[in-house]
Amino acid sequence: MILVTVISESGDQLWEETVTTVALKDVTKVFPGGARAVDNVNLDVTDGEFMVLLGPSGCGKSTVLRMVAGLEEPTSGAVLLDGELANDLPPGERRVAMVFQDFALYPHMTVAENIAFPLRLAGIEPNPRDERVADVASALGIGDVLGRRPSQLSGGQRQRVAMGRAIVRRPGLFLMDEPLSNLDSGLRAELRAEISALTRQLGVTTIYVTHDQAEALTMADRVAIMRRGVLQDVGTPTQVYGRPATLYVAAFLGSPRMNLLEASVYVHLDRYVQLKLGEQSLYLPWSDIRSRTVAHYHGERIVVGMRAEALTPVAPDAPGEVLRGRIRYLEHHGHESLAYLDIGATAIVVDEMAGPVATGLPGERGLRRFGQVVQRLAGRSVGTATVPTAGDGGRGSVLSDPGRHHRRPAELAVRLAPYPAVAGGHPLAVSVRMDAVHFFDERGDRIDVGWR
Ligand SMILES: Nc1ncnc2c1ncn2[C@@H]1O[C@H](COP(=O)(O)OP(=O)(O)OP(=O)(O)O)[C@@H](O)[C@H]1O
Repeated sequence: MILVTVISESGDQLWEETVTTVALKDVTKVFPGGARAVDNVNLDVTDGEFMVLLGPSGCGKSTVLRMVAGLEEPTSGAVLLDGELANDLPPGERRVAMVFQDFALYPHMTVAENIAFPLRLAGIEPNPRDERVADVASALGIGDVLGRRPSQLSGGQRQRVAMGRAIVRRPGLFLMDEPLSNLDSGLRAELRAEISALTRQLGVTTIYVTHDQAEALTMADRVAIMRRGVLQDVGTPTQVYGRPATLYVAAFLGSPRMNLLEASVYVHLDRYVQLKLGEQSLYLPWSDIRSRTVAHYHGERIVVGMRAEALTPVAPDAPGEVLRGRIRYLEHHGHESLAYLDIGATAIVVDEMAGPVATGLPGERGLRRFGQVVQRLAGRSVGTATVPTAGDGGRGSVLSDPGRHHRRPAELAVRLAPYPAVAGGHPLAVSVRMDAVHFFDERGDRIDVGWR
């Protein structure tokens, strides 16, 4: 760890600054009783980076944070701070500050005393201590409440005091576990902007845990998305939103949620690849070399993902890739309305999102490799190829595991102008921007066709 000692004008040692990077190498945590809270996680956090750990309740984010803080020991794997193994380093020697959702302020101390507490513990003299407390309080906009006790503060002010107490010693690493979840939504938005600005201004490496995707996407330099202890995807907000690595990430991020439809793939050699969604189809032209990637899945079911922004209402006879349906219901959001369209297709519903439980797929699926398809089609005239299916021996896959996903009639979310002059039952056609379509295989992994 690189330590930089900062000396105040009066010559007293005030605090030490550190350059802090964090690396998790194959980190697993199994709790006594067998709960595998964290499963083989690899993650690098660079110096000064704001990394957000995002996922639903119970996915293991807090456990990752606690292992970085030294409050939990990994069952296996390594936690590295500034490149040095820290598994056995006590929390007090990690130069880490933590902020929790419940603030944990000392009720009998004033705001100034709460913020000053870590400096007192470190033996800093009263003068530089008060100076530093005043600086931090004014940076956080709580300079005028320094004499009050926590019970005399609003929730937002209390959280600012907790932040102040954490940053007052300039930690090398800032760990925050849902720090805003007890606040109302207006205050949350305000404070998340403040936290972002403050951590960037200080240049302190931060790991921030939340289940709130709006927080994650607005605050993070990079987001790490977890599900059931497993890291699903890591990237900038633009990357994880624009190119989700897995079906789970695609389903988790975005509002409205991405439309995820089950599609059967049929190759029409030299013409197009047909994606059959119920009774309707989308077509990828054969002339585009990228359609060949999807052609590998001939005879199989895949998942086609379309965000509402990839769908534009059009006239029913519009050219191009068009899906037609009837509006099932409308949802008004002031600046826009969402139409949920029944297109006679099947939606794939991921994990915790409510809906009927699926029946599994039959234990059969199409041949996997396009090469095999080509062999079988060689010499035949072009047409829809029905390729014999091969038994998969009951091998688990995302699409056939009812515990992970289920199906229900698709309700395609489409954006409309606010308060459109249509109602439920109204027919609607939407054109699909094919270059904004995502594809996922039966395991839930992204099929990368090279678009975007
Ligand atoms: N001390 C413990 N003993 C046993 N199991 C634990 C312990 N701490 C956490 N777990 C389990 O490990 C899993 C991950 O918990 P963790 O708190 O890391 O999740 P989380 O994503 O932070 O969720 P939340 O947002 O609800 O805090 C959960 O199934 C939880 O029940």
